[in-house]
Amino acid sequence: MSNAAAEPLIANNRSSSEAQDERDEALVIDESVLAIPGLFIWTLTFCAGVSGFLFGYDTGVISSTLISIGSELSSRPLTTMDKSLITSCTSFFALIASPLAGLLADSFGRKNVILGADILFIAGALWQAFTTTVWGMIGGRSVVGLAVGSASFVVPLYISELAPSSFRGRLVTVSALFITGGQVVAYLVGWWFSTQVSGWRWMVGLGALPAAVQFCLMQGLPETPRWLMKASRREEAKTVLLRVYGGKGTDEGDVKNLVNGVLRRVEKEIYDEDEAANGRAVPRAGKTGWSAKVARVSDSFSQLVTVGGNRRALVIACMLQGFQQLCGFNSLMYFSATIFTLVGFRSPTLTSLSIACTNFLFTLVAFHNIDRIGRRRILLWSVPIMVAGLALCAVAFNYVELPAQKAGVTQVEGGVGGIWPVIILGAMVVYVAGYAVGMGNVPWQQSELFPLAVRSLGSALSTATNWGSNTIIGISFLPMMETLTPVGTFALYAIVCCAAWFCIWMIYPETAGLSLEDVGGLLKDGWGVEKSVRNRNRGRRRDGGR
Ligand SMILES: O[C@H]1[C@H](O)[C@@H](O)[C@H](O)[C@@H](O)[C@H]1O
Repeated sequence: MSNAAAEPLIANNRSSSEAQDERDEALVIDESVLAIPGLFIWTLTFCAGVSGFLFGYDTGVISSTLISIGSELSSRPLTTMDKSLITSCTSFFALIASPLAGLLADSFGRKNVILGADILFIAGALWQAFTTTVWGMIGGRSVVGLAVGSASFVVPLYISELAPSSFRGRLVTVSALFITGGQVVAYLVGWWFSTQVSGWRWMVGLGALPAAVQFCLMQGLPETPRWLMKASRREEAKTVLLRVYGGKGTDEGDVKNLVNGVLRRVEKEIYDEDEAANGRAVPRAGKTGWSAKVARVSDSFSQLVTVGGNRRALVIACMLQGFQQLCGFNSLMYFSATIFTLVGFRSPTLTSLSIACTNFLFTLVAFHNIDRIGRRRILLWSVPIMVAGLALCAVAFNYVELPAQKAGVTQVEGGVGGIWPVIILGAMVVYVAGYAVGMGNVPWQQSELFPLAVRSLGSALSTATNWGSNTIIGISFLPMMETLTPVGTFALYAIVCCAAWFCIWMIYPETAGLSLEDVGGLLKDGWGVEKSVRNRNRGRRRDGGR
């Protein structure tokens, strides 16, 4: 698809908007002097990314765990209700935790929320490993849910506030790589321990290990410079920025200029925010005490919904996170083994591994391309691939005669042969590849859409949208397979993807390469789609089409 076809019409009045663009460009910090991210920023990204691994591991391990528990909890086999509760309590508590973590991240810092999530990951893992009852398991999974909800919100925020803008997309995608890598490891661990006596206790308990390692590693890492500035700790912020931008081959003078530039822009943002808050009689950021905190939170919320630019950022972030889940990917993550059993694969668990591996491998493709191609373009190109995969799936299910039992019942020995099951698998792989390249990770770039004043709360609410939609998909997939049939279910997901493509095309501007402070300017008076695409194309032409 050509670019022109993919973008809305450019406004006629180019000259005045171009003049404005040029004025804006004068404020942009030139980070092209940074050839590659330095060791320091990689270390930060990898240490923080371990939370992503835990998110992936803990959400991925549950399918094998459920199969292996047998009658070891409450001395009886798990009922369907037990299984649903054990699975969905994690996403439900993640949904509750993400907005709370948003408030904590503003008061206590991003790093402390990561550390807090580690403690919850460890407690939840051990709780599950040693529990003897179904309710104990639900309790442990809920604690893990609190950890997953906090981590899934705070890690992209932590990385994006530390990363130089030219690498921000890629560095945030590292956390998506950790998530999908965690899911692959969870499938492998599940497959390995499923043959051992009480192996499931190891499956869930092992989650404590990376959390403990991360807890130790994070002790030596800094807070984000943007949070430090907000907490009036300018010197510390400067030290962190010098380390972020410094590194082998970078000129010391360039680094100082860059750091001063970033500090000035963040300072201006905080100053503007303080001035505006003064006008609204809101206590300043340094003020402690519960009444000051509550006043700031409610002010933050009203800023988020009443200020046009913030509201647009919230709509975009929630729209992307909602579609990431409602496109149905996690129904494969949670139930692909069930589907593959139904269509007659001999080793459904191993076949499911191909879904997890595809997800991981194509997240690598996203990692390589997200800053080069851009978030918007990568989505506009990859969502049609998802639609094609889903449509082929729906067509193929038409030709597969499923066993007489209801689709929702697991462990049905399918007796279907022929080419169609293989086509279903191929179509799912195509769909997952399309998902992993765009939808699977671009929504996690959410933090860059919000200005500092509402960044934490905005990211938290969009993360909550993700977990809310995740819960809906988890609960609705099996009933939909029964009532709508597999053909209807996959066709419906295809329609959701078409709606996603249209919304992205209409309202999601290109944010690749912009500094965090510039994205706010883009959404100030509108969705900023035309302007962002025009600037991006101009930049690409300047860089020889890269
Ligand atoms: O970005 C992640 C990733 O795509 C995972 O594979 C998926 O299970 C999560 O729900 C999603 O948030």
